Amino acid sequence: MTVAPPSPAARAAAREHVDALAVPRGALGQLAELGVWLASVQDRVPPAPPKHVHAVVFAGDHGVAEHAVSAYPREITPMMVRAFVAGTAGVAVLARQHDVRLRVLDIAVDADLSDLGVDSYKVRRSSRPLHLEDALSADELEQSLAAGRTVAAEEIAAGAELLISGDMGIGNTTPAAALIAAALGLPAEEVAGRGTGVDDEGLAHKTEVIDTALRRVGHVDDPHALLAALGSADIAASAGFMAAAAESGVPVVVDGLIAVAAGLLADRLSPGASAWFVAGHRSTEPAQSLALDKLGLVPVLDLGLRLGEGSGAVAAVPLLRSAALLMNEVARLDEL
Ligand SMILES: O=C(O)c1ccc[n+]([C@@H]2O[C@H](COP(=O)([O-])O)[C@@H](O)[C@H]2O)c1
Ligand SMILES: Cc1cc2nc[nH]c2cc1C
Repeated sequence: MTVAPPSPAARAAAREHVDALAVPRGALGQLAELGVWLASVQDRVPPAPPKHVHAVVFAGDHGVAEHAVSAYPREITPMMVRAFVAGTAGVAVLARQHDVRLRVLDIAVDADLSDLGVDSYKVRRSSRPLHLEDALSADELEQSLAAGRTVAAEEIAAGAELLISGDMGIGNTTPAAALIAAALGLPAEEVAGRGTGVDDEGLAHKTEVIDTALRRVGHVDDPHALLAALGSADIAASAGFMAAAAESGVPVVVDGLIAVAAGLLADRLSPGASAWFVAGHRSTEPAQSLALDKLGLVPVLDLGLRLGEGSGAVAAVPLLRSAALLMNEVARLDEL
């Protein structure tokens, strides 16, 4: 479904509003851009500081992680899901600090997490190794997309005004980079990054794995086919989540490599969706910057973060709130 753009009238009025504020013209820099974007997605000038912000972490394992593409073993994924629930993962700390509601979902973790009650949307245990075979069947892909869409609807019904998609999964930078390469027509060398911190030899091997996956699949335009071949259940769920948010007129703060890959695919599934996205941060992964450029998104933060989990998006939330507050509370120059 094609997505209607955020309000052009509110955007224009917000731009005029910013230009009339008691600051030198242009002095608010990117904060003004954020304020104007917020006004257009809320259709309200000045925009309200987003109060109800909900982050959902889509967790899943990846068959390709058994093929030496990560600095860490697959067992970390369920350990970290437990840390999200306990509130001790990095993003959980930031979410608490910024009053962001955090939910974690086991979409494809290769472990039994039923004691945590986070597995109601579980599609399978681990997606298949994308360099050897399609990561998902067509049915599994539809199930994953539907899970993400349903979760977005649940969060919106619960009052979310702004959504964040986080990710957890050892090995997930490989499918994310492969999806971006395929979607943008780039070679493996341009998209491969160090992920959790592979060394030079590891990076060379990971590049080969991505290249093998890209050659196995060949040229594919259809976003469903791309997600099934080169993606994963958790990335597809995230793409469904972002597409559904945009279709419902709810804005999304995108995070690092994995969320941006999902956002790029969401924009292919639902053309125009990316107008509802803002980039929380620039990650160290080269493919994330390439995809942000393609989507025309300028990151709020550039901190050298490479944690994933939605952490860079959650860290950007206070600046979004600042952007809205400035538009509400700074005097107009002609009022002074
Ligand atoms: O968000 C990013 O840009 C990012 C960059 C590097 C690593 N990560 C996180 O690290 C894990 C994937 O890294 P890897 O090396 O196992 O593919 C996964 O859990 C991600 O959340 C995330
Ligand atoms: C410890 C750890 C925490 C993470 N959070 C997101 N990806 C991660 C990868 C590792 C290895």
